[in-house]
Amino acid sequence: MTPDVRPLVAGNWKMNGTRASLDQIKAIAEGVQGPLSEKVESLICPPATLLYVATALCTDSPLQIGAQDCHQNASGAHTGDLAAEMIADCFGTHVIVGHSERRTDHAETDHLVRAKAEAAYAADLTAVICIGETADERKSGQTLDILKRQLAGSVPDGATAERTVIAYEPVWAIGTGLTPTVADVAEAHAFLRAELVKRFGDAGKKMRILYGGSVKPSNARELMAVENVDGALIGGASLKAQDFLAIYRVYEELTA
Ligand SMILES: O=C[C@H](O)COP(=O)(O)O
Repeated sequence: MTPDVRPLVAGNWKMNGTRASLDQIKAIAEGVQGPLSEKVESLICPPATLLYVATALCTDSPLQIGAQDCHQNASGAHTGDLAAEMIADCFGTHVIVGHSERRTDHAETDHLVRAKAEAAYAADLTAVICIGETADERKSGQTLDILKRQLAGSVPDGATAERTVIAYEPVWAIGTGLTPTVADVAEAHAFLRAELVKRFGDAGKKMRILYGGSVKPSNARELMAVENVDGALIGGASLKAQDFLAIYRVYEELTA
């Protein structure tokens, strides 16, 4: 955790979820109500098909709803894409950009991710900018170099702490059940914090740095307690309200 920074517990549903899954969003929206929500933010990013209905379920809840990607342009002939403004129009508050699955499946580059984050800012959305090394990059000792390059390339100049969240997701930890050691997470997050402060000064001190990759109720407490870990980006475990809420509630103890 970082002093004076409000953690964010975020779920990325990826290409999972139909209307039947809205029950889970409803349960999460109810489950995050209460005093903990003043200390900890919560967010679910369902597939785009559920975005509008999901936000309607959260009108009386602190649960925020976001999207998983946006196009870098404000509008136009881009079949199948979503503009940031469309997400905001559905009352979405956040958009994930540069997830490793987008970088791999759609060959997204740091340059493109930065443009998408700029599009998010222009629509008054918070950009959740993902970075992380592959297994080979870690094995060959390149982790910090990769993080440095991705952070420098993907985060726009003028990024603010209010509108920017960094998500560190080691690619090899995503959906595998593997997680880095607490010491490795601490090293990566301390490095990212130092880079953010070097570039953005005070704003860099307050930008949230989430950890993502096989976060579960059973490991959330130790991961979220690490210095400079300001929340989680959760994939698989966010699909079940019970698991998402169990992770969210580790902050009952951590913020006590
Ligand atoms: O965006 C979320 C991450 O890719 C983590 O996914 P996971 O929790 O299923 O490993």
